[in-house]
Amino acid sequence: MTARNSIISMLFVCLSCLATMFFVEQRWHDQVASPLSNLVPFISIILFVVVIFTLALRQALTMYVASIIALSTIAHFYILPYFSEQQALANAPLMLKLQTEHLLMSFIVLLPIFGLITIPAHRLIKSFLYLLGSLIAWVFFSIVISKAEPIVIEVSTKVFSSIAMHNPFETFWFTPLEFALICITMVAMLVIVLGSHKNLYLLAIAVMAGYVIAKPSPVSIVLLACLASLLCLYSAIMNSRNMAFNDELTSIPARRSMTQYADELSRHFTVVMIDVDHFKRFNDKYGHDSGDDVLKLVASKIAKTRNGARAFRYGGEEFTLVFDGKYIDDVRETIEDLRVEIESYPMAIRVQKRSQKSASQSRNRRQSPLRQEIVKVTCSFGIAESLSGSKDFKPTLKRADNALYKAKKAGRNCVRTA
Ligand SMILES: Nc1nc2c(ncn2[C@@H]2O[C@H](COP(=O)(O)OP(=O)(O)OP(=O)(O)O)[C@@H](O)[C@H]2O)c(=O)[nH]1
Repeated sequence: MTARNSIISMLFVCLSCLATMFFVEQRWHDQVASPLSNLVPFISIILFVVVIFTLALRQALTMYVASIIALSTIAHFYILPYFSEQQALANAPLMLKLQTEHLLMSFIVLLPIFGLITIPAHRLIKSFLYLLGSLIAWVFFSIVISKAEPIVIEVSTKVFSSIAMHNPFETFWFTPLEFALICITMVAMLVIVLGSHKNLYLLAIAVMAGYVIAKPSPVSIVLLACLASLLCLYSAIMNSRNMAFNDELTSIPARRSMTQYADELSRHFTVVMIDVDHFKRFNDKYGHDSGDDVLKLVASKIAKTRNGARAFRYGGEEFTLVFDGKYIDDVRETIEDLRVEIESYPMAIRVQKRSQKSASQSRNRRQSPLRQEIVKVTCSFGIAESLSGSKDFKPTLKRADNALYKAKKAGRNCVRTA
């Protein structure tokens, strides 16, 4: 999935989650207590399943999201009412008014920070630290908000009246302090989104949590728990699916995806095997990291092939293109264009500057500076089309591989057919 696609789909998820929450909130607001309270055990089971799933799938951040939502639900329905009752019975002034909204707020403020920092620890320890951080922040926010909020409200009222304006916070969903915290969170979230689109679903959960802070009620908390659990589960499944089906280095589909795609092909298809020329020599000269950069660049060029092509990393420095419903003659020109495009593209790679004088310096490569170098890379191509009436993929792939061997023998940087 491209960054643009995932941003669009996450916006869709955000909006539809908010719309659902808004709709249910409006419809069920008067009958909240009984029907939705009955859902709590059900939600706890969902959350439990999510935590188990995420544990199995090794994602500390998803596990943290699931546990904090589970905790808020439990706190909202069981712990906080119990404490309020006890304190009311004891006739004691509430020393610290812990609220579910504050727990959720600590969660949405810390979420982007956790997304940005890397803790070199086991995922279990990591998610425990995330959880601990949120709980400390919960108490902290509760103190800050209960102490500072009246002052901030007073100041904002004075400021607006001094400039003869109506104080918008009087009718706004959020108080000024909450609004400031949510703005900070959103900026940090944007940093995450711009840095990596992989954690976008967390943004959707944070937006929903924002809604719950604005309109805390059993309905919105139950909905947040349900929707966030489903999103966490979905993201965990998608991530593990991506890990299995996409190549980690080049981000294009891996060989496993090709095997799956082979089952969906029609009777006529064409397979192209592609191999980077003299790649071992390249690795030896510029280092493995620069070799990886080249593979990424070549993969990005191959992935852009038009004419209905599907690109896969076959393994190592080999790639495969599959054209469903096409014959060799339909794709010959496309492949020749791709060969020329790769050959003529000046690839900028980061190369470690190695000192020729000092052997000890060259051994310590981490300290030597990086410089950019423009390199030319070429690839060899072998094309084969399916034999008439045969849907079998493997023999066609084998013939494409034989054609690739012919291209290598013919001097590389050329296209040969089976
Ligand atoms: N950097 C990097 N190198 C890889 C990767 N996978 C395989 N290689 C290297 O790719 C090289 C492949 O070399 P060969 O199969 O001998 O072929 P070649 O040097 O490309 O030569 P020809 O195919 O004959 O043109 C090996 O040195 C592998 O170590 C990878 O993911 N990253």
